[in-house]
Amino acid sequence: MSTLQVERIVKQFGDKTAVNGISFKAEAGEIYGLLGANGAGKTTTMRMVLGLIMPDSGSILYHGKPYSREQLRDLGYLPEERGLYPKVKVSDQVIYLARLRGVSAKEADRRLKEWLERFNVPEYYDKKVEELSKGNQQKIQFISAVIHDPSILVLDEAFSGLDPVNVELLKAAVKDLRDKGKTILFSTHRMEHVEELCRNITILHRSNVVLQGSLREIKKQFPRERVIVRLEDDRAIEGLETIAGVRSAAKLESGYEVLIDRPDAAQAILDHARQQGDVVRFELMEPTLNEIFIRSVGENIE
Ligand SMILES: Nc1ncnc2c1ncn2[C@@H]1O[C@H](COP(=O)(O)OP(=O)(O)OP(=O)(O)O)[C@@H](O)[C@H]1O
Repeated sequence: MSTLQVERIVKQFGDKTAVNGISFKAEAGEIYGLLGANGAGKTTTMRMVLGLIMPDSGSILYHGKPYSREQLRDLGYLPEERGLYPKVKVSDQVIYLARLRGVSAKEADRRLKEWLERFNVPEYYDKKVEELSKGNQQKIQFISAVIHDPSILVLDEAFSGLDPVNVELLKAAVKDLRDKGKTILFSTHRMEHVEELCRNITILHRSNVVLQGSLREIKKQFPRERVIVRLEDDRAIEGLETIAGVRSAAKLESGYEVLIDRPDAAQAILDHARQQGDVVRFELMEPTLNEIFIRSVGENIE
């Protein structure tokens, strides 16, 4: 049984269909990626999963059961718009939120201190939220989302606005939660985060699913159209563009990047390069998720 099972959910706002019959399943111990350009329907889907708004039709099952008030305690949410009270002390705020979700004050206090240590900010315990930088407020918001140890965690743009060190810190925390068996629904515009974290993904476009499945399988479905080739001492390779099936060739730091539109061109490129020197790198590259996204949606995610 899947931890989270979303079946053909639909949501309209007036004339506007925000989500048009989306289905997916996420299992324990997985980070599930929800991708789409601005306005594709990610946040609306997440808000339905959280029970904040109800689908007009379709169903959502949690551990095989429909939504109930008790379910709330088992859900954690990091919203895209951060929602902490600026004037309230970090400890008062986080412990209050944990108590609402059934954790004793003593236990919440212990967990909060543990998380603050982990994020290298124990001194924030007594600070007001407004005294913290945006990135550090986000750490507190993340702690608020997980303090009650939910089995389903919904992270909307979890790493936006963080510096690279803090991205790594939060990313490691997310991976740990996954390894502890949590189910994590994860939305982002950063494809490299999806490539690193998500096993399965859904790409939404204008309220509909355009691509869905395991990242591995999806990558296999798309042709390999990029070859990287490099000669010893970075020697120039003449005439790559004249090979049949080559669309373009450009010299990059990593070697020549050659775009091809038929598979047999790759071997011809290797033969061609060999005639001009010793080949030290030759790779037929998998498409990046960014390339797949642009092909599926016809526009960039940004
Ligand atoms: N409360 C609402 N009332 C009216 N329209 C809404 C409401 N919430 C969302 N929409 C519309 O539904 C569509 C999907 O919005 P949603 O916020 O789910 O997209 P998103 O994929 O999360 O986008 P982003 O990447 O910009 O956060 C948009 O066209 C949006 O304007």
